Amino acid sequence: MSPYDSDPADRLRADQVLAAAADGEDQAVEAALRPKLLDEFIGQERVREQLSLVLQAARKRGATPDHVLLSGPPGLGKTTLSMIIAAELGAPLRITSGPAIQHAGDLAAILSSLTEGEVLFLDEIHRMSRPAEEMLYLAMEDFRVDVIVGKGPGATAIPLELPPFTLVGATTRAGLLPPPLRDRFGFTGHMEFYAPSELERVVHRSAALLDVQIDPAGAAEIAGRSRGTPRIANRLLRRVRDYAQVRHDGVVDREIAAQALAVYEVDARGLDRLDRAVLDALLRLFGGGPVGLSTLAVAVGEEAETVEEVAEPFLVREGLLARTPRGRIATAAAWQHLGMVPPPQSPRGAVPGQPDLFGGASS
Ligand SMILES: Nc1ncnc2c1ncn2[C@@H]1O[C@H](COP(=O)(O)OP(=O)(O)OP(=O)(O)O)[C@@H](O)[C@H]1O
Ligand SMILES: [Mg+2]
Repeated sequence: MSPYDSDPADRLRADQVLAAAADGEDQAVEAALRPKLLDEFIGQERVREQLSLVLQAARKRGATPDHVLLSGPPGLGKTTLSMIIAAELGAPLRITSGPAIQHAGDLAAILSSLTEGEVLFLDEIHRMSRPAEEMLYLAMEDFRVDVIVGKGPGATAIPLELPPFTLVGATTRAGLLPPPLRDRFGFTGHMEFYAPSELERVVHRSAALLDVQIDPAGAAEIAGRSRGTPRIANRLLRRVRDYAQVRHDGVVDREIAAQALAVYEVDARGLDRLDRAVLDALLRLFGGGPVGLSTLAVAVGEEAETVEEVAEPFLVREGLLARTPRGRIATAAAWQHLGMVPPPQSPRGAVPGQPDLFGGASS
């Protein structure tokens, strides 16, 4: 049973927007494309070096490595890295997720069945319940859980020793983790968006695994539209492959990649439907802002969380949208990208990320 079974609606939403990978085939392909060892893992040089030191040192000491927290936007390789950690240690891997742990008892059951040196991957760790979180503090620090026996006033806590294990937590929202939890990780790896040249390597690697013929210009075209995200690069590659096989002879070059991505509404900058819907609403409905996140989300028919976590990080990074204390505002580049002209009188039209924090009063 998958750890996500208890929360299918949530997974589906994230998948629809980011990966369009709700069907089993896409997920199977994604698994097949995962690098298995640290050396195969492309990019993230800093995290890779730091992690490699942590793992090597632990191996040298013959001890289990410190707990590892991986944080960063979706699709950058957190799950992949957790599997690599277990593989590099030659340790068994147990996978679960915050939303799957509703009760502290669920966590106790998992923890008490761990074997020595096992790697426990806890995805979406920021979404764990409070009591489970507190149980985890103790388990991480003292390798102990208190098992509650009985009910009501007669209940007693029986301490249970755990074998040393390594927790690998993953989160897209490191800021939501309570400090006591964050502090119990010996190492935190912050995943960064990938450079286009790194994504080109991802595309070439995946193309080889999928038996797709692609030239460097074709790979660059896909990489440039992948929003700094390997998962998106892999997904776009598969769609381009479909197009190349159905409409052409299966070989991918720059022209074929560009035509295919136009069919799938991924523009030259990598904005997809959701990104453009957000910008479009911001410009057309709210004159470029400022507008609150929830209002913007309603306008595009999405959850605030989806807009904030899926669309905005990319739009902000591209310099198309700015988050300010008064709300979201469009930058001059956003008007330009959608081929629109900011309203002449509006002081909001062309704000290059310099919000007027104090209401503009200088008198
Ligand atoms: N550094 C990398 N090199 C090659 N492929 C990668 C790399 N990072 C990620 N990928 C590919 O991208 C896909 C998504 O990676 P992964 O599932 O690890 O992301 P994630 O950070 O766990 O995302 P989420 O937050 O949505 O769980 C995987 O199929 C993997 O093949
Ligand atoms: Mg993951």
